[in-house]
Amino acid sequence: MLKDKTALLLVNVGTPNNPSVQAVRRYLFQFLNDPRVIDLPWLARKILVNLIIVPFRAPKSAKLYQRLWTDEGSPLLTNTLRLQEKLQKSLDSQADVFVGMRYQEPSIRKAAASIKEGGYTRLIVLPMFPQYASSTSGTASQAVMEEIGKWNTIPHVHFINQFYNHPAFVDAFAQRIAAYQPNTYDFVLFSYHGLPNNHNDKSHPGIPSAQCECEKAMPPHGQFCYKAACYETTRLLVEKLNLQGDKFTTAFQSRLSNNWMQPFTDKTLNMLAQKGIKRLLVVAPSFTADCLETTDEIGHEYKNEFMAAGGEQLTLVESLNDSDPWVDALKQILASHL
Ligand SMILES: C=CC1=C(C)c2cc3[nH]c(cc4nc(cc5[nH]c(cc1n2)c(C)c5CCC(=O)O)C(CCC(=O)O)=C4C)c(C)c3C=C
Ligand SMILES: [Fe+2]
Ligand SMILES: [Fe+2]
Repeated sequence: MLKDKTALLLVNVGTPNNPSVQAVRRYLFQFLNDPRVIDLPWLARKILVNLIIVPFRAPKSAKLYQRLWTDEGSPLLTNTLRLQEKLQKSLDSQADVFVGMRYQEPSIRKAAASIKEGGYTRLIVLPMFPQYASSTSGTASQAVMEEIGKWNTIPHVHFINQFYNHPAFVDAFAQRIAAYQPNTYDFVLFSYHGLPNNHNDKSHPGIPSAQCECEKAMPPHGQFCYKAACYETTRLLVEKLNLQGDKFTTAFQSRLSNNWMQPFTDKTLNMLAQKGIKRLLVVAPSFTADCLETTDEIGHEYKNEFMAAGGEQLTLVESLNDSDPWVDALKQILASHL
């Protein structure tokens, strides 16, 4: 009996190589020129991204990255590499674990080259996004397909394109939140990375997001609706944590324009402070590793806004990062593919 040799490829967004304006410009240029991220016709995208967004955004984002950067580098990358190491030890000879970032380094291209070189018979691709979006899991999977599509021998390939409702993911995140004793806070805010509204509309053609009503329950067409998956993630987590209905809400952060998914996290924070909420716990379950959007946007920017609006304490729940429960959960998510 021939033995399979399995490679596991963990994919995430990626981060600049260093926090200089030049490196951030390079990163944003690659990121925002991805047609799955800015889905405009070619010329419109080039004009908007290269002449407007990147030149104005790069110096501002570089300042944020400089505040975030540690001696080891960008948290998104260091957290992912630590997870790779721990998962590799735990999986032992079941699979060899590789990391490929969609933008910048270590690139999907280099990871794919190592996998090709290793002569693996099976490849499991795991974009590290709990809820599917074309601009995250979709583009990650496409980039991997473009690489392996050039190979003479294409191995057995499995894409795990979302896991928001996998009991092991829900358990691991709920454990993380439970450690903060959420019932001792006035309110819990579940904040997800937002998307432009038209991106979500495309996930169920013929049913505009406005009619989707996925805030209330998972609709039958909601399999790949990012918004539906986010609301369902909140429902699964609050059920595990036994949170009362008037003690939590869901909102969307990191918008690039007002035409993104609502309610917006910053507006929600202000509204909560005005209603007299003093101690707020914030959970970010669309991320599996801490990064600019959690540590800085929530833990710094939104925290300051909440305090200025009358809040007294905003605590951000640490992401799954390389925690032991997350390593165990990943093994369960992978189990049927190994
Ligand atoms: C968690 C899922 C994510 C979705 C969905 C997503 C969509 C999305 N993002 C942008 C634009 C930017 N995102 C940026 C950073 C960033 N985004 C995610 C995750 C999702 N993005 C992560 C994990 C990160 C962090 C990277 C890090 O280095 O720590 C940035 C760069 C930073 C900045 O300038 O704000 C941009 C730009 C769009 C347009 C989009 C959907 C269309
Ligand atoms: Fe993003
Ligand atoms: Fe929907």
